[in-house]
Amino acid sequence: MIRIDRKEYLDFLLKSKDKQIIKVVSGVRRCGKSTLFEIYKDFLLENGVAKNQIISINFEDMDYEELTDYKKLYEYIKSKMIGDKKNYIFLDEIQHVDKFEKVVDSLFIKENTDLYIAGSNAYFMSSELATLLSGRYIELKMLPLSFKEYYQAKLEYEKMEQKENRISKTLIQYYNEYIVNSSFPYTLQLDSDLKNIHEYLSGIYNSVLLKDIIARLKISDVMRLESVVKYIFDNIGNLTSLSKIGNTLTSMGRKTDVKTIKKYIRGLTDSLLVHEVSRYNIKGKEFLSTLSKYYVTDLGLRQMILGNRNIDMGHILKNVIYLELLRRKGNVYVGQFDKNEIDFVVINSNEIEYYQVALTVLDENTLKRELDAFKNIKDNYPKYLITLDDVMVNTDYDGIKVVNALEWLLGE
Ligand SMILES: Nc1ncnc2c1ncn2[C@@H]1O[C@H](COP(=O)(O)OP(=O)(O)OP(=O)(O)O)[C@@H](O)[C@H]1O
Repeated sequence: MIRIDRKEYLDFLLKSKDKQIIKVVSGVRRCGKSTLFEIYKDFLLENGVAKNQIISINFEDMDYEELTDYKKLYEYIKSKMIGDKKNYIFLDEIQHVDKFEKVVDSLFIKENTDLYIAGSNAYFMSSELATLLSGRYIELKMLPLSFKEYYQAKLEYEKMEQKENRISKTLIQYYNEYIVNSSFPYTLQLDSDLKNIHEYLSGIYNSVLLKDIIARLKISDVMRLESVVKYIFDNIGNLTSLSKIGNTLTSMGRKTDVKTIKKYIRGLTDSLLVHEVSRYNIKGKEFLSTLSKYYVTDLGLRQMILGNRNIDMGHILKNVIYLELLRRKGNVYVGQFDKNEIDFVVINSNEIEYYQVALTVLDENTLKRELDAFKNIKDNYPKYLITLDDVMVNTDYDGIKVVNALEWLLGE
């Protein structure tokens, strides 16, 4: 089995190593949080940290079941700590420990600890917890594999298997595979066998739905929740109003009010299966609270739920670009300038970047339409038009740079 090194995430942990701050790793189930901890621990061991300086507990492991009592947990950790050196403490799936923040708080104030905690988002980084830990943590929001990670790992797998008569694939073929298969790391071992991949994805989907959403929000009408999931999956990249979802469900014979839709969507976004992207008024420089767009964490899962009937390559490309912007920059919004919409605006401190995404702009009218989206924005911040075309790329139209999506995805 190949271990994908998740370099960006590893760098994030390394940068904050030994700093007096709690490292929190959150992310959808099975995106690779525990494996990242394993990779990081190996790095520590290879770089002068002794084995007894590492205390590691995974609360989904039966061996540690007793330690889900927070007092016992604290006593256990204290008994393992060594006095004269740094103790690297890893608490994985910590949401299983009731009142775990008390333990985290007590360990945090000790000078010889470096604390790492991970959990699936739904329970774990609830707003109450974020408040409890406020000012004392940094969060790494992990996602499944990016296209670059997928592509590089896939090349390695194929090299390792040394398949005879292997037909070398083009980059676009890998991309097409990436958006249909899955970005969950384990699925790479399933050799693009869609039946097996869907079986694996069903397991993730069911446990997120049942454990993270239905149980937590005490939802009794599972079919209604699944209808909302389908609606959101079907409408990635479309401006979506809660009342429209409600009306659609009601017209299907499932009378549903806006409050219920709001609760279900909150469940979906908390579990990180779905991301909500709100709008930013570029002209008025204000964030808008109505009409958001939604994108999914894993396109393979979307494909499994919707079936083949809904291959919408333009919106799928926007979804891939959105996730990559989230990875690289954080703070991604849908831009609005009067009636014009910009697919993505990235806002960090006072730095802004604008992105428009289109499958192809080879047709003159399409190119004009896409460029026109920028026409009212008179500032000098970077503006990009990302497309799958491989001609015309790196052309500059009045400050708007046309970029090839795959080249961009494989870049830094
Ligand atoms: N970096 C990686 N390289 C190769 N395979 C990986 C990597 N990360 C994860 N995997 C595969 O995906 C599976 C799930 O990963 P992992 O248990 O680390 O996820 P997780 O986010 O901790 O999941 P959960 O929240 O459900 O506990 C692993 O068993 C492994 O097969």
